[in-house]
Amino acid sequence: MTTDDGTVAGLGEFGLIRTVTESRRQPDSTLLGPGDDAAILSAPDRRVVATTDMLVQGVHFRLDWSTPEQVGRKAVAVNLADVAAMGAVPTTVLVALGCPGDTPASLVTELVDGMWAEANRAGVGVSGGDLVRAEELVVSVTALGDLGGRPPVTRSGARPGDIVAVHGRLGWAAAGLAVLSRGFRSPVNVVNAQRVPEPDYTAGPAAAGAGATSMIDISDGLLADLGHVAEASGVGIDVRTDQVGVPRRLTEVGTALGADPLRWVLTGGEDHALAATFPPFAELPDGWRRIGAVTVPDSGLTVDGEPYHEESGWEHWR
Ligand SMILES: Nc1ncnc2c1ncn2[C@@H]1O[C@H](COP(=O)(O)OP(=O)(O)OP(=O)(O)O)[C@@H](O)[C@H]1O
Ligand SMILES: Cc1ncc(C[n+]2csc(CCOP(=O)(O)O)c2C)c(N)n1
Ligand SMILES: [Mg+2]
Ligand SMILES: [Mg+2]
Ligand SMILES: [Mg+2]
Repeated sequence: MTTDDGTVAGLGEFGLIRTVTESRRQPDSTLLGPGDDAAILSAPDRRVVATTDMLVQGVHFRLDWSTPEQVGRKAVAVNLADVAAMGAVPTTVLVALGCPGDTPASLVTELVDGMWAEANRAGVGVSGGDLVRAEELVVSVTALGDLGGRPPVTRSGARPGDIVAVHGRLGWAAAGLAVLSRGFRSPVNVVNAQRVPEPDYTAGPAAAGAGATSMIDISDGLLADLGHVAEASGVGIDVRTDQVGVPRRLTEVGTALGADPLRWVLTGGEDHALAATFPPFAELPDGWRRIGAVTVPDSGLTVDGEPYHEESGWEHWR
């Protein structure tokens, strides 16, 4: 028995499914879903790029910091950034949501609106999902992508002498987290960077087209994620702070909070910028900027030539 009191329990599982699926279709009308037992997608390349990332209330977002729409957008964005980091173009997104029964149904529909908005920004839709009862709001997204006939750009292709470059903002989400954690709500552009990353999904395929030798999206922190590339590639990476730079806005926020803005830039994560390596004389595609170089094997991850002794980024359970 369901009573429509505006909660998800009141609407019931199937009422909620109807609400979040009716009149929602993938942009390509020859495909199917959401609404049946499974979606039908196209796989133009035969190979399919697949990735999944989950967001948990209190760990990745807080509903008193972000609107449900922003949480939905972030959940999709962090996944599409992983698709882009392989050099691929998104083809679809699937979402699984868990929430308590007293969650307002409007929260779920706003979350789904955010997911569709971000998926649409990448030219795709939400082709399927799941809804379950859970103690806390959890949002799990799977994104698929297409390589367009090109080889994937992996974490393991960096070679000594390569240029290290990034595309997108660094340190903004971490600055926003510091602001929110201290109970402030401004500057709005800094706080919004924490709420919703804005990856440019064309930057990954552009880097692949320009011959990128390795690539990763920056979820945990620039140094932590470049550390994954260095390890996978069996090389060292040196990041130059004069090339990375610190945006004036972050310097201002750092001064106001008594925090080091360079630390946000180097170790912040969650902006989902892309980092890639390119052959020494490659011309970097639009929006990519040089921040360092690939060095010889076993020299590790260095900053201005020195080992970095602080924490290099986010790690769950630490
Ligand atoms: N539970 C798991 N089972 C199988 N593979 C996993 C599992 N957790 C992570 N992996 C794999 O390990 C690799 C690294 O995972 P990780 O979650 O760090 O990647 P990421 O999405 O790029 O980073 P982030 O989670 O910070 O966004 C990926 O290939 C991922 O698929
Ligand atoms: C409420 C709240 N507390 C802390 C943080 C910071 N944070 C959480 S996960 C993560 C790294 C990426 O996660 P993953 O590796 O799971 O993709 C970071 C930097 C936040 N966003 N919200
Ligand atoms: Mg990820
Ligand atoms: Mg990643
Ligand atoms: Mg991570």
